[in-house]
Amino acid sequence: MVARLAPRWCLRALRSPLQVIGFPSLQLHMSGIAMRASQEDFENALNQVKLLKKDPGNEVKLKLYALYKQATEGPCNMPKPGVFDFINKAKWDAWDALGNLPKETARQNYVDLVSSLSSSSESSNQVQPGTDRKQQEYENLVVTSEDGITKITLNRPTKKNAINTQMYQEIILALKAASNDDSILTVVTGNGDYYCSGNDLTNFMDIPPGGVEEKAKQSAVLLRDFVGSFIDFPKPLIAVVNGPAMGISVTILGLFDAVYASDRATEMLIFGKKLTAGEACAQGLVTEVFPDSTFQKEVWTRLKAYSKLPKNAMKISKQVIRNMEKEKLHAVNAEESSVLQERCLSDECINAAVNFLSKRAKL
Ligand SMILES: CCCCC/C=C/CC(=O)SCCNC(=O)CCNC(=O)[C@H](O)C(C)(C)COP(=O)(O)OP(=O)(O)OC[C@H]1O[C@@H](n2cnc3c(N)ncnc32)[C@H](O)[C@@H]1OP(=O)(O)O
Repeated sequence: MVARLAPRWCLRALRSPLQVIGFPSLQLHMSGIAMRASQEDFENALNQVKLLKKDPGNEVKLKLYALYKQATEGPCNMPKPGVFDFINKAKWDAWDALGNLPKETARQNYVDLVSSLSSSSESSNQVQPGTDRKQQEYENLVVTSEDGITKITLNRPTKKNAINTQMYQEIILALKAASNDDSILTVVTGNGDYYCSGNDLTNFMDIPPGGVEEKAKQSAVLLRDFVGSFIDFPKPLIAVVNGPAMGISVTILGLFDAVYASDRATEMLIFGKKLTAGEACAQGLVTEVFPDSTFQKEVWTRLKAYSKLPKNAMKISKQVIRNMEKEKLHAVNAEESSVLQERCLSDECINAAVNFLSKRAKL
């Protein structure tokens, strides 16, 4: 049933996870000055931030930091941190970008931002009556099971489905759950115009107390577990590549049993080079390409037909094929993860992260 990709490709596909291709700009969205926040409102907001149930992410934390500094100290007049001090430089850039924004406006914007974070964190914790409980378990994924198919949808469309640290962990959990559920096939797809823009490049900003060495170690462990969960996945696994795919989302395609791509997936960025879906198909990375206008209809009709095939026969076939190469795949994965740990600390990687942070901070 499922077209298996050549083992050689699987091994090749696991290489070069650290390509950093480009960086978007950070945009601060300031609300108007409809009301003036009092000092008391501001202090309440400072306390509310500590009570947020979910981490708002680095980008929002940068906005909060900049607004706090502007509200309490006024325009940035600190010396610019050195180019390798990229955390402090990102903070400095975010604060400096506020220019001469009055302290009162910064205070109001801080209060508004915290209030919007508090309400979205409350609403995301509410279980909607009648909805599948499983859908509530993930911040960055939507997981549904219907007609023998478990569908894992990458769900950060405003960030082009970039994979942040939490999302890596959620994907690992969702694959684990899908391997034990009643479904016959598991599908990974993206919400919005992108399939996935790869590793969330702000992941590099979140440095733990142990410093960059600790960060590199954590990233290597996470990458190994993430890729390992695709290697070990026991059932037929299908990628429905609904749009452009980049970085790590491309390199793991070789571990899927079939990859269906829309002809809109014209930016399969791999090894720093853009491939169209057709070219990726010619290379064996994509199983079949469909016109975008009929992509969803054709692919889902086909997947629903596959889901009626004998469940155990498909699962056993997949396992027999995968078991032949599993040990090698894990060995390559371990090797690459350890290379990633070293490369995270290289000048090339640090420079790429510095570029990313500085470009994002330009308004
Ligand atoms: C555990 C660690 C393992 C590490 C393994 C390593 C893996 C290798 C990789 O995957 S490296 C990452 C490769 N990907 C990129 O370099 C993509 C960077 N993004 C872009 O080049 C562009 O954003 C784009 C081409 C994907 C889309 O461009 P467009 O102009 O259409 O849209 P925007 O740039 O405005 O993007 C919309 C918002 O999405 C955010 N965003 C997009 N991609 C990422 C990303 N990879 N990381 C973080 N954020 C991303 C972007 O910042 C915009 O957000 P904003 O609206 O809040 O500014």
